[in-house]
Amino acid sequence: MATDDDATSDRVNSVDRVFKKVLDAVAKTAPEIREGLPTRRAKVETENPSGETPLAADVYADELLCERIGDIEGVGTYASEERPEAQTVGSGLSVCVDPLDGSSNLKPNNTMGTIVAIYDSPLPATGDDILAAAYVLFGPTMTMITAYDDTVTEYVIQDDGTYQAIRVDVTLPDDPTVYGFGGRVADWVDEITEYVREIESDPSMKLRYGGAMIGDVNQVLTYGGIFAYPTLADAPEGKLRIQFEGYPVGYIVETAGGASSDGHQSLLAVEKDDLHARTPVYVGNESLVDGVEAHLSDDD
Ligand SMILES: O=P(O)(O)OC[C@H]1O[C@](O)(COP(=O)(O)O)[C@@H](O)[C@@H]1O
Ligand SMILES: [Mg+2]
Ligand SMILES: [Mg+2]
Repeated sequence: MATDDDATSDRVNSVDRVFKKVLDAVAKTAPEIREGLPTRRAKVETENPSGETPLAADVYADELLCERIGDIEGVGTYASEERPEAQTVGSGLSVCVDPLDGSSNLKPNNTMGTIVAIYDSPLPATGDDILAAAYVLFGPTMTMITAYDDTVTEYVIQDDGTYQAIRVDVTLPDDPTVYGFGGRVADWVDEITEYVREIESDPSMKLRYGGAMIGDVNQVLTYGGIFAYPTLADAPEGKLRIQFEGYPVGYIVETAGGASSDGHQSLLAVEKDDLHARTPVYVGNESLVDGVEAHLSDDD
């Protein structure tokens, strides 16, 4: 007779399988996305749901990933930054994708990435629903960071889409050295300006801001520090989207022993009822993220 334990173990096996298949699909697609970039640097004619005009490369990456991830048994829904609605592709878990993060870096040939989050719920999901997250970084090498089952792992992706672990149990270094805050400095609220001035008065801290969240987050995972796309005076919710960017990076950085915040609480505690909702994002070493919350609590 089947027991509750059997059902739990079947469930874990099926989540494991979907996670592995999603990673395989993302790694397999990454070299194709990269190869397609040089000829897809122009803007398309239609706006995305965030009111931005994507590049042909954003749309190309989204189409490839939708096709590949949508084909995986056990994936029920595919959603991306570039599509107004979530797509039903089968039955099972929901996968949210930022097909190209930092695509304004394409023209100047700088870092970009692909971000993926797997949720055990219909969309929009909450931070409690996240089962796994990953990102690919298109840097001098193609790497993939995954967070699953309390572990962060870094892989290198080869040109044929195979991938090998190069760092297991990735954790944030204890002594942070890098910081990067997005948005125009003139648009920062006073509390953020004060805090950034404080951080930069520490002689061990260096500015690292590259214009692709995922590249900047990878610096934080590697060297320790803080990345933020903060609340802005004219855009209190900042720029980044919770389902596609906020939850996955919050989950990855927290799994690596760091902290995440929207300025007041963990990113994973944020609840929004719109698929494309934005949130301020602060991720990094706990002491630095706590500093953001302490400064912002002054104005409550
Ligand atoms: O150009 P800005 O305003 O500094 O914004 C940069 C931020 O916007 C983003 O590019 C938004 O992501 P997309 O490129 O996926 O839209 C982040 O990666 C980055 O941190
Ligand atoms: Mg993005
Ligand atoms: Mg994007």
